[in-house]
Amino acid sequence: MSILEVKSKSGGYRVVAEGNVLATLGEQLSRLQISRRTSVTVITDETVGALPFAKDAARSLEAAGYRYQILEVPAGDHSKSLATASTLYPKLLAFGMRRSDLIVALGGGVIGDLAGFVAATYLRGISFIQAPTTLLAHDSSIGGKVGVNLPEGKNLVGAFYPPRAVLYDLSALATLPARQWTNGMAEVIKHGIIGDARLFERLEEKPLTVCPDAATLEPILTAAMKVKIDVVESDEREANRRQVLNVGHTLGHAIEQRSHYGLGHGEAISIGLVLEAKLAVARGLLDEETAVRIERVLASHGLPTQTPRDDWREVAALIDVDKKHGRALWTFALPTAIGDVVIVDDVSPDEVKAVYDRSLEEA
Ligand SMILES: O=C(O)C(=O)C[C@@H](O)[C@H](O)[C@H](O)COP(=O)(O)O
Ligand SMILES: [Zn+2]
Repeated sequence: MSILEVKSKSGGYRVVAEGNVLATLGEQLSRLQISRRTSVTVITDETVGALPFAKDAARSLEAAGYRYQILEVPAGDHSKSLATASTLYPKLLAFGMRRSDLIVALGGGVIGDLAGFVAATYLRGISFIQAPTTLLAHDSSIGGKVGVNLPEGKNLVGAFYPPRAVLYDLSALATLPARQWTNGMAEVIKHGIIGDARLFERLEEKPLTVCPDAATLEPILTAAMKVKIDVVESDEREANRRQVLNVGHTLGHAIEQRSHYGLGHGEAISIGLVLEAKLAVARGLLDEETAVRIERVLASHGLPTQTPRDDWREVAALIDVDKKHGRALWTFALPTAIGDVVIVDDVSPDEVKAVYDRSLEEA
């Protein structure tokens, strides 16, 4: 078990990463001094809701004496929308949820972002707990970014709204379908590139292509979460340094959206990381050999690295709405070494197009 603290302007919160933590959800809430008079709405998806650990969580809330309801939304990225959020608000009202009550986001990144967004906006904000069940969510559950997608782009409506706690059930990771595991590894690798060369090297030496035993998993996951925590603590609202967490995402988000979410988030970020490493090489920020290492470690985890054939103008139109950009040129988080990423805010669309076109020729 590992317990990490995240300092936040809202007072901070704990990340408790432990096997079977959901089976003690009721006790965990009491430990967080959440009164038994609090009504709890668990928001999950239809896939996670049917799994044994979701049932265990419900039993534990019941046994601890909390009044609760479980709301399920369809599984998948399409649920991360204003349309889905607006189906949830009336159900919170109907259950009598007040400002002093609690939402539990039980699931992967989509559920964490959606349920967190609903918590941030319902009655102008009620507490919520992140209960991540995927590897990808080691990233999205920490740092307080919540939100939904618009047809025009990813995460365009949202808030910085830190959770009251993150209760991470590591046993859930062993049940993940192979593709979901692989998707999550893209963000673990990203955290190595941003701030932990040792973590990156460990993954180069021995790729984690399936969920390992707890003794192997915990230090790797903890290392990745520590990189994330260190960055968000230094710049909670993404005034500048937090943008490094977006490495791979400027191109990755556009590619993910152009695939109509046929590519998973981590798969799109993998392609984005390869392209952005090439952009860093083209700008003289990164040596070629390190870019090759990044591509190799992603591929060795079964992640895609080839740029999908697409109309550049469509991709560029999506890159254009990225929140990091100023008015004229594009902003990218680019690697300069394994363990170091910098922000550059003077990238011209033509420069990116050249890298994009070259990678299509190489394919
Ligand atoms: O927490 C952050 O900050 C991140 O950038 C983490 C990303 O992995 C995550 O996908 C995030 O949702 C992207 O945020 P956005 O601000 O680019 O929408
Ligand atoms: Zn991401």
